Amino acid sequence: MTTVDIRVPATSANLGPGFDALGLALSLHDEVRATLTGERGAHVTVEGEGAGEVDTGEGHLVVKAMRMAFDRMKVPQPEGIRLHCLNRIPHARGLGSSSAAVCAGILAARALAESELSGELSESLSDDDVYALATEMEGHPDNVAPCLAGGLTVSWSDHDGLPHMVKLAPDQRIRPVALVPSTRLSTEAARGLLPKDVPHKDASFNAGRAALLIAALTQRPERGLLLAATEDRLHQHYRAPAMRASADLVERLRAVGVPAVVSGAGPTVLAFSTSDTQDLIAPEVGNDWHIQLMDVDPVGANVQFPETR
Ligand SMILES: Nc1ncnc2c1ncn2[C@@H]1O[C@H](COP(=O)(O)OP(=O)(O)OP(=O)(O)O)[C@@H](O)[C@H]1O
Ligand SMILES: N[C@@H](CCO)C(=O)O
Repeated sequence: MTTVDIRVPATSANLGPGFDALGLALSLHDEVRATLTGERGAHVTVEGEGAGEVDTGEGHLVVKAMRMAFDRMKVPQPEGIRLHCLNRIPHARGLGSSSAAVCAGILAARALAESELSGELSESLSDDDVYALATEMEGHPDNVAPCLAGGLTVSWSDHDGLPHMVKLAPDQRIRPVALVPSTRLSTEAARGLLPKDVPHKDASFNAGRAALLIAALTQRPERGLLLAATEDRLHQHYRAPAMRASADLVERLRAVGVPAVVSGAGPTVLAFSTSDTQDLIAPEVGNDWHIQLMDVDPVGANVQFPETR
């Protein structure tokens, strides 16, 4: 029986103007220990976030991702899968929990197939295949890319629908701060609030801001540039009615000069803290928010066999 350990980071997508394109890996991780067993079916134990809530059998998202990956590798589905999940990423808050679960499942399946089912494995998954399958399951690449690669990522899909990414290193003077509420909003519900079409002037506004954001995050982490670069007209205000407190907090923080955005599909708020803004955040945040000072995870998902630690 082989066991593999997977560690996957939380991620913040969009970063303001980069809807479905920009993402940042954060220093908050879920850990999954996966084992193929002779038992029938999937057996999942969960500690931390989602314990007592998520399915603990075949309907668990990590198990579903593993099954998809075994199918793609054309190996017979293993009879039994045992998982232990230590979850730190809160669910449905805009910190990429589903992307982390999907990436963990695919990476676990690949590692287990290569070590335990190698006799039946004619072709494993490449890193690009892992990225493509995780994006297919998620529906968009912006959380998956930083989850797999770490750092700051720009992701896009080509004309065949295949996702690609460029990984960048944000300037180390920038600290991401997550302001996490106890309320939840599913990505599906938040995407349902977006219009089918947007005005051309809003699209061009966001194109300029997204380009500026890459420059500001990697080379010019000045408060004024970060503030301008994190403006958005494509998603945040359409979704505000579903997360009024988040929209209000973003507005309060920006009014005192802190570059703040809705993290992913919300309702978490992400602030980019620099030496001149770090003391401005806490006074604007009430007791309803958990303030989490983060680092950028420069590495992304990690796979280890316990024996080799
Ligand atoms: N570690 C996990 N184990 C099992 N299911 C999970 C796990 N993480 C997320 N999920 C499932 O995914 C849902 C949350 O996914 P959703 O895409 O709505 O939000 P998110 O990924 O946390 O946020 P965002 O995509 O905005 O960053 C949870 O309600 C749960 O059903
Ligand atoms: N780009 C996605 C990220 C959340 O998964 C959205 O905002 O819907």
